[in-house]
Amino acid sequence: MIEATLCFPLREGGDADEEVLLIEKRRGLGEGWYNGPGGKCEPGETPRECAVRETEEEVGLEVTDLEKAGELTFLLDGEAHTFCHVYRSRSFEGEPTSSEEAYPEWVPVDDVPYDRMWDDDHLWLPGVLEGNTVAGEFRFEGGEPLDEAAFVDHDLEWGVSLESRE
Ligand SMILES: Nc1ncnc2c1[nH]c(=O)n2[C@H]1C[C@H](O)[C@@H](COP(=O)(O)OP(=O)(O)OP(=O)(O)O)O1
Repeated sequence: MIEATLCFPLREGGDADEEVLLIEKRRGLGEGWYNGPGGKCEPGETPRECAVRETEEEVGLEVTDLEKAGELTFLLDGEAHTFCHVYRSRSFEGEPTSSEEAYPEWVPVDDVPYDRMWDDDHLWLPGVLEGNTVAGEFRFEGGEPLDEAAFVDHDLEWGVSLESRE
C-alpha cells in the first residue's frame, strides 16, 4: 500500500476570510485537479517529514507546526491502495511559487473548487478546514489508475484523536 500525505496551509485573507493554499496538479495522479500539496512518503521518512518536503518541493513554502487532521484510506477494487495522512498548518515561510508539479493558489475556504477535485474531497475537506479531525475509508472501483476509477462509497468518523500519531 502506498503511504502518502496532504498538507493544507491556512491564512487570514482579505476581509478576514480564511484562505487555504491549494495546488492545481500538473502531472501524475490527479493531474489537472485541485488538491493540497503532498505526495508519497519516501523510505525512512515520517509522514510529517514527507508533508513538509512535498510542500516545499511543490510550492516552495516551508511549513512548520503541522497539525494532524486526518487519516484517509483509499481502496481500489476492495484492496487498500493508498493511506493518506492529512495535515493543516498556519505557520509557514515563503511565498507560494509554481513548480513542474503544481500551480499554487490561495482560495477562500468557502470557495474551494470541489467540482475540480477528487470526488471524495467534498466529504472530508470542509470539516478539516473548519478544524475537525477525520478518519475515512473511500472505495473506488474500475482498476488502475486510481484517478480514473469510479468512487463508489465511503465511511467517515469525525472527531478522532490523531495528535499522538505522526
Ligand atoms: N481520493 C483522493 N482524494 C484526495 N487526494 C488523494 C486521493 N487519492 C490520492 O492518492 N490522493 C492524494 C495523495 C497524494 O497526496 C497525491 C498522490 O500522490 P503523488 O505522489 O502526488 O502522486 P504522483 O504525482 O503520481 O507521484 P510522485 O509525484 O510522487 O512521483 O494524491
